[in-house]
Formats: sequence, C-alpha cells, structure tokens
Amino acid sequence: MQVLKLGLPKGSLEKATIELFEKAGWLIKPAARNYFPKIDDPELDCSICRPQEMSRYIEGGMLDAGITGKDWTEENESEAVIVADLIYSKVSNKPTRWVIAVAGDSEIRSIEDLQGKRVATELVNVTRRFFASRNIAVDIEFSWGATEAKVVSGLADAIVEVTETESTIRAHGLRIIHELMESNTQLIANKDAWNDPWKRQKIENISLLLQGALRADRIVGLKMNVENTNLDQLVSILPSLNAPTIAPLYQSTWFSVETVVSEDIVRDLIPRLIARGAEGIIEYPLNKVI
Ligand SMILES: Nc1ncnc2c1ncn2[C@@H]1O[C@H](COP(=O)(O)OP(=O)(O)OP(=O)(O)O)[C@@H](O)[C@H]1O
Ligand SMILES: O=P(O)(O)OC[C@H]1O[C@H](OP(=O)(O)OP(=O)(O)O)[C@H](O)[C@@H]1O
Ligand SMILES: [Mg+2]
Repeated sequence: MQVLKLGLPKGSLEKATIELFEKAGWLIKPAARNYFPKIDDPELDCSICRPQEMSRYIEGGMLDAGITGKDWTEENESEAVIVADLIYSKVSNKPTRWVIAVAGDSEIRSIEDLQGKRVATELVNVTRRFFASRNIAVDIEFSWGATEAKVVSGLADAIVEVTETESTIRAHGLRIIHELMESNTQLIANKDAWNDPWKRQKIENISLLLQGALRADRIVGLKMNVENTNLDQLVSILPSLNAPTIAPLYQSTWFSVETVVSEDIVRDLIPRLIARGAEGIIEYPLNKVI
C-alpha cells in the first residue's frame, strides 16, 4: 500500500489543525511526548514538525506534504507546491499579519526613521529583504521569542512580529508603524510527490476536504415549513449560498424550505422568518461545504 508522509504543525497551529482534520473526516490522536500521532487512515503517515522547518523538509522530500504558515515558507525561500490556502490561525479564521512595531512613546514614526536602528525578529530573512528593497540600513537581530518585550526594555528599537488579535501588541503598549506582510496557513507539497499520480490524488483529496470543512465553519443549515400563501415573501428574505431548496409537504398546502446561511445572522433572521409565517424552524451545524 502507498503511504503519504504528512507534516502537521507543532505549536500555535497544532490544535486548530487537528480540529480541522477531524471536521474533514480524519481522527488524529496525539500521543503524549510523541511526535508521531496516530491517524485513522492507513494511507497517511503523520509527523509533528515545527512550522518554521516544515517547508524545508517538504522541499527535501522527507515529507510529501504538510500544513504550515506562508510566512515560514517565504522565510526559508523553499521550493514547494502551494496546494491550498487554508485561512485559519490560532484563534480566528483570519490571516495573520507581520508588522513593524515600536514602543508607544518612541520617536520613530515611519520605516525611514529606522535607518541605523536595531530591529529584533524571528523572521530574519523576510525582514532583511524588506529593508533592503526600501534601501533602509537596519541592524537585524534574530529573536528567540518574547519579541514584544524587547522594545519595552530597550533591547531593540523596533520589532517585526506576527499578530493575530493585536492583544499582545496592546498589552505591551506598542505602536504599529507598518505592515510587512499577511500570512495564512497553507497546505504545501513536495514537487516530486505532486508529480506522482497516487500522491497527488491523495493530497488533492485532503485539500478538498479541508477546504470544505473550513467553508462549513460558522455557517449553518436552516430548515422550516411555510404555507403556500406565505412562500414568496419568506423566500425573498432568505440569504442563501445557492437558491434555497423548496419541497412540497405530502398532501398539504405547506412547503419545506431549506437553506445554508452564515451563523452570525441567524439570531436576526429567525424572528423575521416567524413574522413571515415560518413554523417548525430547525438550525443544524454543518461539517463540510464542498
Ligand atoms: N497568534 C499567533 N501567533 C503566532 N503565530 C500565529 C498566530 N496565529 C497564527 N500563527 C501562525 O502560526 C505559524 C507558527 O507560528 P510561530 O512561528 O509563532 O510558531 P509557534 O507554533 O507559535 O511556536 P513558538 O512557540 O515558537 O512561537 C506561523 O505561520 C504564524 O503565522
Ligand atoms: O496578536 P495576538 O493574537 O496577541 O498574537 C500574537 C502573539 O502570538 C504569538 O505568540 P505565541 O502564542 O505563538 O507564543 P510564543 O510567544 O510562544 O510565540 C506571537 O509571537 C505574538 O506574541
Ligand atoms: Mg509563536
């Protein structure tokens, strides 16, 4: 039997990734202190790997495919096939941003003011390329972490750091002066694996189901009954991914109406549906939308 070597990210993205795979149809069971989690698919061989290193192992063929951040693939300048953008992070389903930030009371206002200054970051190569492209000479220092603290304690004049909710930036009283790039989670693959028909099909199947599971996040199914005379006025206020499904109820003047809507509008929508004659409304979660 053929097996695909799949890399899963350790750290920030680990929990969200395992949950996404579960929604997509694969149960991953992490074992304590072991970096080879079990998965209920004999065609997959999973390894947990730091997102910072993932693209290098994929480029080298030690892994066939993996989930990592676009930021680290760019940092490593790795040659890999970008199979799919999977827009999720640690706590949200939004991209993350790499920003240049300074202490709140700093005199630095623009990136030009950083000429000759010290910048701390984990993302050294991207940062170096950015300042070189702007012809601004800065002293870039690799940071092992807790980077936000460095501008507060004076260890650096500015930092280049990833932010998702900006809560860490705010908690340190920092000021963002520039956005360097946006990043998101991606499924990437080794070039040879992509050219192998079996592996490619397997990677494409994973990609399809992961994207379907992501799309199903925060949307729900709504189903209700409505009498013939109220049908048009009810359907006219229904948002829908596609046109709603309308089916007659057996030996009745009533119809069943079914649609898929964004979860956050449901609380406003339900009272309006009732006002237009909807009865027996049910809301249900979705696993995948393909
Ligand atoms: N809130 C977040 N903080 C940091 N990274 C995030 C966040 N949300 C998503 N990411 C993404 O997760 C990936 C891994 O993040 P990072 O490089 O910080 O490693 P980590 O898993 O957080 O480990 P570490 O503890 O070393 O920071 C990156 O691609 C990054 O863009
Ligand atoms: O904008 P926010 O939502 O506050 O997220 C940004 C923070 O999250 C990351 O840290 P992480 O949680 O990965 O911890 P770390 O310090 O171990 O990297 C990142 O390094 C920032 O410190
Ligand atoms: Mg981190």
